[in-house]
Amino acid sequence: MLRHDSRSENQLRNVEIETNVMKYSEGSVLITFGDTKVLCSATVEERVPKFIRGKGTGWIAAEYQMLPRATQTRNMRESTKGKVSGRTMEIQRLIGRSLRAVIDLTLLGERSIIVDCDVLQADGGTRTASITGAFVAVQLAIQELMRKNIIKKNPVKDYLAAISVGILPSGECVLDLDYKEDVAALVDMNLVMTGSGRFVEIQGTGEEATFSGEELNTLLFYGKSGIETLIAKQKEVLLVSKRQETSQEKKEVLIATRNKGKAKEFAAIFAEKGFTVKTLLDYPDLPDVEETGKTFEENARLKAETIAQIVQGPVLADDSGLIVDALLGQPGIYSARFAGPNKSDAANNAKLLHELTGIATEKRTARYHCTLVLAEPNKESLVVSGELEGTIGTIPQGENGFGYDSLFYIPSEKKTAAELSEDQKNRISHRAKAIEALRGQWKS
Ligand SMILES: O=P(O)(O)OP(=O)(O)OP(=O)(O)OC[C@H]1O[C@@H](n2cnc3c(O)ncnc32)[C@H](O)[C@@H]1O
Ligand SMILES: [Mg+2]
Repeated sequence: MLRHDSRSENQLRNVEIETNVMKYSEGSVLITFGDTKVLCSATVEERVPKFIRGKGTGWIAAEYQMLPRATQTRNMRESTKGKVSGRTMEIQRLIGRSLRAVIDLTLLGERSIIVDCDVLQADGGTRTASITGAFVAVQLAIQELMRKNIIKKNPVKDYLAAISVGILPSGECVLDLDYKEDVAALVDMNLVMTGSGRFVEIQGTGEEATFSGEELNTLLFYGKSGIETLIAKQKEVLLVSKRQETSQEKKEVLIATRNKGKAKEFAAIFAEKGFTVKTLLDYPDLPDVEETGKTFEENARLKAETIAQIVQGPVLADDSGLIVDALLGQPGIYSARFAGPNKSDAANNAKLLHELTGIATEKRTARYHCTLVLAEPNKESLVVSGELEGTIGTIPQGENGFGYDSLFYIPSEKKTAAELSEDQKNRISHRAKAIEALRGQWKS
């Protein structure tokens, strides 16, 4: 059965997290879950509450409030009433407690972070949106403290997000209830969980109704998947905001590779041009891009364009491989996974030698190919390539390089690629040639 807003049972509302929306706060976020909108602002103060003073540890607390017209009819401000309601008190304690569960207060030093969660518009799930947004605001404030070298070690132990689940009058378990569903719900539950899938808090009540263990399992299952989606979103916005700051400070290129050998070569070649290189190894939170293309270009595009879209900045990707004539061009785009999905250089080399058993030296011609794609959001990508000619040896020689280098003999150098020094290889390699081809076009 579809829900009144046509969502499926385990579907979140549209979630947006906008960062740094306030001028003065150390970290701020506007988070929306459908029509629920919460402004979360994190303030750093160089003091802690009396009960922990002098102990060298920090503190994190939250305040929660709804604007008078966040709801369909106006609610008097609590400041006018002169009294904080029990509901407000309970929610702000929940937010503070949840944040403290994933932050190492001793690493924070004797200072506090106070998070103000102000609900601009309420359509159900204001406390879960507050927790999810507050975590990002706190992370931004902590990034700021680290950038200023005020704290040395990151006190954030894990990600944190929250979502509601419930059972509708139809008996259906659902994720992320809006206000209309929430008022009618038979069972109402809020889940707070960490990035590693651990629970911080479960608040669940049957509203004059009961629920079974099986229903509870379904609710937890939906909640967990919703929280995974929220945390992926948090990672994305935090990464983008971090990169926007660092790339303004220095000349930096992001290369969408997880291959250490490539990363090292790119770093050396780009260093000469005054650039620092970052790769996916520096950003473990970025997703793995599946190489489903049929050509080097298609795969390089997939890697570069997917990551550029996420980080909203320029990204370079390399798709490369070894083309062996006697094997009709194999392993080609499958070079990394020639011997199977586990990507082992040793196994790939063994398989290559095996496939070429009995093939005479003059028939063992091959070339390394590299296609580079430079992608930027909302721009046509640049595509260039480079090749290096060689032959495949019969025994591995040399210790440098990576991949097939110890079997790749370069006649003009009278050495295998693994016998060349790093510098020598970077002067003649397929990768260096492709970067050279990119250079002229890229300056703009
Ligand atoms: O996709 P990314 O994360 O960049 O890393 P990968 O290792 O999977 O990279 P490719 O999909 O482009 O596959 C390239 C493979 O081709 C081989 N290769 C490419 N360039 C090489 C080089 O300079 N020296 C030795 N082997 C190379 C090596 O086996 C690589 O793993
Ligand atoms: Mg690959």
